[in-house]
Amino acid sequence: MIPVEAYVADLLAGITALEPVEVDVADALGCVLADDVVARHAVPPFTNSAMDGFALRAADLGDLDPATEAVPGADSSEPTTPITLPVAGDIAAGDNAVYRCEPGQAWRIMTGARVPEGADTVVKVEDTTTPAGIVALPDEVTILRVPRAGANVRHAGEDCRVGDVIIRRGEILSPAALSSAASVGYARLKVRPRVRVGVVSTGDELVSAGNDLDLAQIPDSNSVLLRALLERADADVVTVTHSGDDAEEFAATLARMCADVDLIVTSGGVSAGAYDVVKAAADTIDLRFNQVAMQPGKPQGFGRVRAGDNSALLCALPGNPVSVFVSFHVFVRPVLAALTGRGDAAQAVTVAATTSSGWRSPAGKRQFVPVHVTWPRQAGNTPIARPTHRLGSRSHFVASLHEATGLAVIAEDVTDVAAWSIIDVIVV
Ligand SMILES: Nc1nc2c(c(=O)[nH]1)N[C@H]1C(S)=C(S)[C@@H](COP(=O)(O)OP(=O)(O)OC[C@H]3O[C@@H](n4cnc5c(N)ncnc54)[C@H](O)[C@@H]3O)O[C@H]1N2
Ligand code: MOO
Repeated sequence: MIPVEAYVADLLAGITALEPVEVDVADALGCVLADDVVARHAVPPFTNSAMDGFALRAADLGDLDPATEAVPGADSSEPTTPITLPVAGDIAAGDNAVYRCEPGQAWRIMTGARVPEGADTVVKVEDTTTPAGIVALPDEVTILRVPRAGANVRHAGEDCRVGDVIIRRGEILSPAALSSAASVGYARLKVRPRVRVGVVSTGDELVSAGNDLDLAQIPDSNSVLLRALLERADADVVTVTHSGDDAEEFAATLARMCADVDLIVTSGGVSAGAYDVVKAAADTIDLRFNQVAMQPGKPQGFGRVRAGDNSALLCALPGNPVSVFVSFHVFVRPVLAALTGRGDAAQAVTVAATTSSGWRSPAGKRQFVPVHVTWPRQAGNTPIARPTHRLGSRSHFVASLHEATGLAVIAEDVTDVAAWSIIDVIVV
């Protein structure tokens, strides 16, 4: 048996990242950024109003009541005498003209509109005698509450300036990252392409979910699981198929797939059975098998499928559904990360948690137990990890697997996990 880390290192040794491509910003969700996003526009690009109201010069408002200034957060006070200013004009959002606010003037201004030159403060409409909403431009405005100097003005470049690095290469693009990139002028982004994946479930005992079962049949749940895990990991699942326990059928399926995918993930057929079809395929495919010192997920295979000029990586996972779940998180995720150039940045998120029960773990193997994690409400408390089944970890317990929000990781030298002890949990 080989240790988990050694197997991961072997798996990743021959992988080079996919070449970057340019995609529309709207299509880049979940992709790994290949070049830094450097601001082409400042944010905001021009000084503008944060409120619908009136732009003016603070100096025209007199001094703010010192009592108000002493109150943190207070940004307006009642003037001792009402202040009325003539209104020079109207500035709507999107109005590209350049206006100037002369001393003693006010300009009506909308949220997001350019602040006129000379103005340094905006009083919101509710703090004036002008009614809020759709009303005609008044000739003058009386200010009922005086804003602090500079209030309600959003200055050019106060979020970022032209040339600032906004998002670093290697980051996975979130919805917010796409909007940040758009805001600084990017319509297209250079990213690592989504990994194109084919999924093959193997085994003569499998039928598609929803069908009646004959005496020795079970529903194919692994292909459903793998497709969903891969999609959630931002891979592009190009094809999902099933192969019976026939080596030629299996090899032909792989050969067909490798024209369209970068990676093939199979389930089943890698152990010691007389009909283990993936193992049988090793005669014709560049494929290596290992016994990894872990439970579940011990039998694993990997290699490369070649057909003509095409080739695809192959991760051959064991058939037991919990083994598939664990193998995906421990092995397939790092492969996806390596293909998208993320390498070490793609470490699993691990937290310390308290177990709600105890169990036994096999000596010499790293144990991964599906657990439901309850997050603490109070700072300082650890999360509670509860195994998803009262009988503990069994690699065929797929019906209770949906409760797993974590994988407890028990070290190779631990054989007894005590109830209420602290353990590591990978968040999944
Ligand atoms: N003599 C030995 N037998 C087994 C060993 C061993 O070391 N010596 N290892 C066991 C372990 S551990 C595992 S894990 C499994 C792995 O077996 P295979 O990868 O060859 O998988 P299969 O035999 O095809 O299937 C195992 C199990 O999972 C069910 N299965 C398979 N595919 C699906 C699917 N798509 N959806 C739902 N369930 C699936 C299958 O019916 C079997 O029950 O080998 C042990 N045996
Ligand atoms: O390694 Mo098997 O995956 O223990 O069930």
